[in-house]
Amino acid sequence: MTKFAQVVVDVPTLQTNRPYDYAIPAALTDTILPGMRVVVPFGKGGRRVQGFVTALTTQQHYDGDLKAIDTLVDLRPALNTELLQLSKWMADTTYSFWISCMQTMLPNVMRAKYEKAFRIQGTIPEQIRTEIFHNQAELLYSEDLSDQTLRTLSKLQQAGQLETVYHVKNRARVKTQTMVTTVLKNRAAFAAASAALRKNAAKQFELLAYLERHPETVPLKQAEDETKLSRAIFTAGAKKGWLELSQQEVYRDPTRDTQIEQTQPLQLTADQKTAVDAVVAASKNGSDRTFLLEGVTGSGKTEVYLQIMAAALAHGKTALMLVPEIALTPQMVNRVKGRFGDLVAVLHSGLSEGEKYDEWRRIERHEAKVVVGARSAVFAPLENLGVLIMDEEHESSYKQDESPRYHARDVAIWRGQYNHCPVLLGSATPSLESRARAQKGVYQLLRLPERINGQPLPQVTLIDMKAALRKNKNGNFSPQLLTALQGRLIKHEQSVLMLNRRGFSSFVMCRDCGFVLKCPNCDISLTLHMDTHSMRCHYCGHEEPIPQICPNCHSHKIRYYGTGTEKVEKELQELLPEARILRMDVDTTRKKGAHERILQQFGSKEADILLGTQMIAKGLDFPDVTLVGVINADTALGLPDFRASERTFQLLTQVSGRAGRANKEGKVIIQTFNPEHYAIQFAQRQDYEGFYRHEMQIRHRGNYSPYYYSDLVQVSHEDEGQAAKMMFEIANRIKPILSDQAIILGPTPRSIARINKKYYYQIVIKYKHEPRLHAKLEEILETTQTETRHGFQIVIDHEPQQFT
Ligand SMILES: Nc1ncnc2c1ncn2[C@@H]1O[C@H](COP(=O)(O)OP(=O)(O)OP(=O)(O)O)[C@@H](O)[C@H]1O
Ligand SMILES: [Zn+2]
Ligand SMILES: [Zn+2]
Repeated sequence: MTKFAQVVVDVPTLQTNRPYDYAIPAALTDTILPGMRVVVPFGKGGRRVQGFVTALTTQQHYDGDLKAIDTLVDLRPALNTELLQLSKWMADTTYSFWISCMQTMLPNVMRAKYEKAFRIQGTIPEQIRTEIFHNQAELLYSEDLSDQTLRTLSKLQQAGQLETVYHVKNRARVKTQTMVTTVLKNRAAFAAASAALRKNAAKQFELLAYLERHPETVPLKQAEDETKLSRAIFTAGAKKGWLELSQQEVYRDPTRDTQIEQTQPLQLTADQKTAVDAVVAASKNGSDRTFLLEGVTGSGKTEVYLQIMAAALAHGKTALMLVPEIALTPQMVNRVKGRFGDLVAVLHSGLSEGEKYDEWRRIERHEAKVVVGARSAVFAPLENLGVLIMDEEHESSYKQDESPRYHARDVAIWRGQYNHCPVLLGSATPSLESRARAQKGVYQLLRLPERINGQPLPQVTLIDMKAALRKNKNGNFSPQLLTALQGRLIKHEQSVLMLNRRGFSSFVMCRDCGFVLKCPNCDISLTLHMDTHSMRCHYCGHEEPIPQICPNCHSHKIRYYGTGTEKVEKELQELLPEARILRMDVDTTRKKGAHERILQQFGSKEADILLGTQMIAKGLDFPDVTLVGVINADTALGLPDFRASERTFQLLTQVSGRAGRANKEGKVIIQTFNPEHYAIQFAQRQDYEGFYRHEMQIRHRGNYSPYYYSDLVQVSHEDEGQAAKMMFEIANRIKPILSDQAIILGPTPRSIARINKKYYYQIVIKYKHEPRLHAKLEEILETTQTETRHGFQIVIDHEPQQFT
């Protein structure tokens, strides 16, 4: 008999980062299962928190009086056995709280919300009971309560007449619709019902006639529309026993309004077939091998994914496909839905919380067997996985940059091992880490070296902007790029223009005194946002009006610097008045469905030029695009990050790949201030293998990834001296356990030292093999965490993606 449950509570601190024992009330013993969410009392003062049952036991580990579980939140486990195990592994490897890992796996609406209330305990003055508590036993805390009321309540609480209680609220709502089912079964029953009516009850006769024509269950809404009868008539019919009204669950379908054409598998090329066969064989054999598919842009990687997933389904398995958020275009979703129809569930940030919850439940109930989604979709509760696919595997957005700092690639590989199925990583420009693993045989390399259309990769021309700028002072467009754009307009072909926004901002500067408007909380300049007409801090969200005069010298010559897409669009429109331009950036895609609409307009040739940020670089497949222009190739090259070259190369290669994908030849023009830089040179030749070999030498010399692992330890505090001191102490605790092969960089202030009023200091530990490091870092995390009371915060990030 199970009597006790181990519960990890929703209190993310180190002290509580372990399961607590709870007694199981007799009423729940038959239903409770690991992975279910429960509400339990925790700590003092009637506080109620949500928690996850991690195990059931017959023995009590803690001796003392056990508290009992209040209620079950779920009727079936929210986390299945696999995900429960995965959450534990994640917590251990990412230096994060177990509870945070479990919550990360679930749709947002399933996260608990807490309500605070005052409950009457003793006798309170009659006036307060009637006027404040409205004769109820409890009063919900709200911000609307006046200060005076709060003071009164606080006094009563101190006198022991009130207590504060917490309620756990479940926000997950199932959407339902009312259904009409005819109860009358045959002619005779209808005749009897009619006979009992008064002659002038016209509407009731109409209802009977409708019910007789519709023996099936129909939505009430539909029945109302078809009969034009009011709801009251249906309710009356229910009272008379003619029909039954019931609630039926409905899904919020994010793609309800789009018609998706069914597609058939294409005849594979020889290279595609080799790739498909290798992964399908592994899937059938239950092998958990990881494959790396290195296929040039336009080589037909998506078709490879689709056919591998189809094979998994044919064997009664399920399939998961991850795509970076920005590449999760309607185009990609439609391709997968076009092949697998209703078996597909889609998970991405564009969905409402309700839609995500519904998609999640469709997966959980085995109604969806294929999942396409962005990073967190790696936790989709698919069972019996036959393959996991990760498209654009080099994308840094697969690593979550807040706790839990997991990399979706590592999670996918873990799930592959658990499910005994292969993992396929695909990219035209694989990360150096993955490519190096393929070199060593840890992953199996599969290649698609040629484009599907048999055409060569587009020809790339570099334009030296140093020279161009000498001729034309302020312009963003070189004469070559402009001429090429004009040429496409004449031929009615399309162009894609990319403005590289990484490492780049539009800030306001005074032309008289050089004053730059900075965030009052952080150390960085505020960014101009034309859509909201304000200056905003990208780190802390601080917002203020655009200054009209310089706060420093009162000059009126305070202007913004740098190039936003909006400004480029204006300039381009002046240069090419007849061109129809679509702009795609964070500002124009903020509204739901806007992204989709812009791409659809471009696809149906309602525009000649698609101008956008990085978000246009990936996955787009438009046959009439014959020109790709990159306005500024090198803004990211100067970032203090050893991956700057890799990121630049990847971005340029990806965006170049948008040109000439069908039967027309493509051309690419890249404007750069560093035409000799090797990343730009290799991108010009779209020579991934060449770049890989060159960059590996540089990484080798600098002791960087993939030759070395790195762990970042960062401490923050409001007082700069305290932050630095703590960082030095930590470094000194780590040093003794490291071998002489390991390297510690720092302590140094972060490149942006102050963010949101806090100072950041960090060290980076670079190492090949340090068996004692992990435990040491866990220990440091634990001991430092108790210092949070004194305003310290610590972050440990294994293999950070950003070093700034
Ligand atoms: N075997 C095939 N026969 C005919 N057409 C194909 C075949 N495989 C793929 N295609 C078509 O080739 C085009 C390019 O394929 P896809 O978009 O999958 O390339 P990709 O490798 O994913 O490129 P990128 O990395 O640039 O996104 C698509 O329009 C696709 O429908
Ligand atoms: Zn700020
Ligand atoms: Zn000034």
